Amino acid sequence: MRVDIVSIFPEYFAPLDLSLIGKARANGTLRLVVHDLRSWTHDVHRTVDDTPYGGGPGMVMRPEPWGEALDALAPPELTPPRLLVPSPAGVPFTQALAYELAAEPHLLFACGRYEGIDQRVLDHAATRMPVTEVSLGDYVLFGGEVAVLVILEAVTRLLPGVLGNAGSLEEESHAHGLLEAPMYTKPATWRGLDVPDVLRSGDHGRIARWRRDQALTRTGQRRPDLLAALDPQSLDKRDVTA
Ligand SMILES: COc1cccc(Cn2ccc3ccc(-c4cc(N)[nH]n4)cc32)c1
Repeated sequence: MRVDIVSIFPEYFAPLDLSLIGKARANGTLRLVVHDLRSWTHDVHRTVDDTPYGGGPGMVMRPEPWGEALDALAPPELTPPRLLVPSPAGVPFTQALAYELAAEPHLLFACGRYEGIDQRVLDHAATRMPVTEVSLGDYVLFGGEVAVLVILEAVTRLLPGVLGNAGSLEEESHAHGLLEAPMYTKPATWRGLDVPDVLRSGDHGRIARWRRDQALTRTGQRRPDLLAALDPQSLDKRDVTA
């Protein structure tokens, strides 16, 4: 997968040299390049923002540098990338969207700052590539960089070979629409607290049922919205026994 990120704070992405994302870049699974938006400015102050039409607080990112950046990174002769623009006004970022993005050959992230990017940048881009404004949640960040780090981590871990034990992808929370069951490791007793006996029983069928029950209980308590969204078919008959 090819990933291009455009930001006025390229140093925000230094963490992408670390850990499993760093390994995915080193082995070619992920070809990631971070670009400084100011490379596409031409004035001595390298200006990227201006006052908003219609008044209001703060500044808006000018369209010209963005237009030139997207022209350079999504040239007409190449297959267009999918443009992702973090925004409080975006569609929710979910595990389902992460799987969708993990199947894309080329992602292009536009990191806004100030009060956002001039709308015409997104409107013009949408005439030649798929554009998705995406939100991490109902809170407001300073800009798109942190959101891109989150999205990239969620997407990269779904790429083939990135996670050592692919099984963990299958079992993890949100993969089946439920929250994960509680996890334990040694020692069996810690500060007077014991690991549930079932997990030490060696009875894998019983353990799987216990984990499923725990996941259902947790999801019902913490995320009833996820439970309501579950396809009843995915709940086997044992899930509904009293
Ligand atoms: C655009 O509307 C805005 C209104 C007030 C402030 C800001 C700040 N800001 C600039 C670029 C930017 C990109 C993403 C986000 C963001 C995403 C989520 N889930 N929360 N916050 C916030 C951003 C933007």
